[in-house]
Amino acid sequence: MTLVVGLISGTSVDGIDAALVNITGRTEDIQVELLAANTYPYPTDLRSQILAACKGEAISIPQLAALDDAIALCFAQAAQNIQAGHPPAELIGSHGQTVFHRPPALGCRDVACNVSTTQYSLGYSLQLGRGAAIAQLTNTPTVSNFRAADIAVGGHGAPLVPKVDAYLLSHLYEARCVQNLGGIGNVAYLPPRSHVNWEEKVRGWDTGPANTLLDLAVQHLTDGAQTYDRDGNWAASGTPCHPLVEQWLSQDFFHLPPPKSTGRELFGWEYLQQCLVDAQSYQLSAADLLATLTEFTVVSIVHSYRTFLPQMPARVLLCGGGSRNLYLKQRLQFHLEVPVLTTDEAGLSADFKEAIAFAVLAYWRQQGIPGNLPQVTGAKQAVLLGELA
Ligand SMILES: Nc1ncnc2c1ncn2[C@@H]1O[C@H](COP(=O)(O)OP(=O)(O)OP(=O)(O)O)[C@@H](O)[C@H]1O
Ligand SMILES: CC(=O)N[C@H]1[C@@H]2OC[C@@H](O2)[C@@H](O)[C@@H]1O[C@H](C)C(=O)O
Repeated sequence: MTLVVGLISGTSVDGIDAALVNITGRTEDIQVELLAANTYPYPTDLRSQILAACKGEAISIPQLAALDDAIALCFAQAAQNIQAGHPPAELIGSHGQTVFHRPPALGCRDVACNVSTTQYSLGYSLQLGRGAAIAQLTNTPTVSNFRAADIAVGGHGAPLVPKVDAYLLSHLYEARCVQNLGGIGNVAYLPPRSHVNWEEKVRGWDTGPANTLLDLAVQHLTDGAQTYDRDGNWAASGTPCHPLVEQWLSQDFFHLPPPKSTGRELFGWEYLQQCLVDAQSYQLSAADLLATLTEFTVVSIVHSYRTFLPQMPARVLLCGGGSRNLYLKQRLQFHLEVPVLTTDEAGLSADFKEAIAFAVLAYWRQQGIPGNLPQVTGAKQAVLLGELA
């Protein structure tokens, strides 16, 4: 039995999700018991600095170092707070804060490691909050920088959670999709465990925006007074503009076959500016705009299932903050025609699944078990993920 802390702040940049878990077993027999979980919001000023960096605003190297330090400190505090009242954890898995993500160039797998290639084509993904600093501040071995090793072998470095989903959420007889609705959406397709070589048939990719555009639109519409559309109530009072959803869906990203990953670099502030211009040409109200952006998230997910999955799942399990958006959930249910539940209903916290996953990935690193799925990330091979400090 190993006591592990998992930490992540995702693309919504709303705060650090921390989970304290007890882990036993290895892969097929892994068991995870959640002992404590909490979200620790970033100080407002730090959140603004992170969002500015994500937006691509210029930042000097000393400013970058200070940002890295401030994030590491917040992560270390979160690790300490979540352990209060429990025996000390043996290990921390810290994803850190993504501030930049660049997928590899198309066809990268064949050329990435060829030094004679003039154009370097590997991906690049930067997570701030140094693991070495967290290890020192907490006096606990810490695994961090999880995406680099997969990227070095030609992968996207994302999504990494599907292997954890496979062992914690797959079913003996039922094909399932686990759909994360964070800032960005991603899916893990889990074939029935009774199928021969079922692990090799697991699939996963980033589906596109989940809440990023919605959150940015709400902030724009309320002059920053609100940061998200609670329960989707505002969007529910509008009507989706279907021609606009179709227009947005024609973008290349949605037609690219997996492996694929994305981030705020594509579905961020600039993207929303174009959405606002398009919405004006259809004279959409604020509520209609939010309904249309919600429908865009929903249709992009359903379109990717119909296009890229070997078969439609019998059930979809939602996780991430968007699983609390009742309107989004209702629209997904309408389009999918199979039960749409949350991972809570399968025994795994929908709010803290990503934090739990990075505890498991750190544990696998310590046990010498690769954490990536090459068929998901596009990596040439399965590799150990993360650096241990
Ligand atoms: N009650 C709610 N109603 C509607 N939306 C909600 C609710 N609670 C959370 N959200 C949405 O969920 C978002 C946060 O989700 P989450 O914490 O899963 O994202 P993340 O982990 O930062 O992103 P990613 O998974 O892309 O890394 C919020 O920004 C908000 O848009
Ligand atoms: C670069 C990066 O931080 N990507 C995140 C982001 O948030 C959701 C989606 O895009 C996913 O691919 C990934 O996170 C999860 C934790 C993953 O790697 O599985």
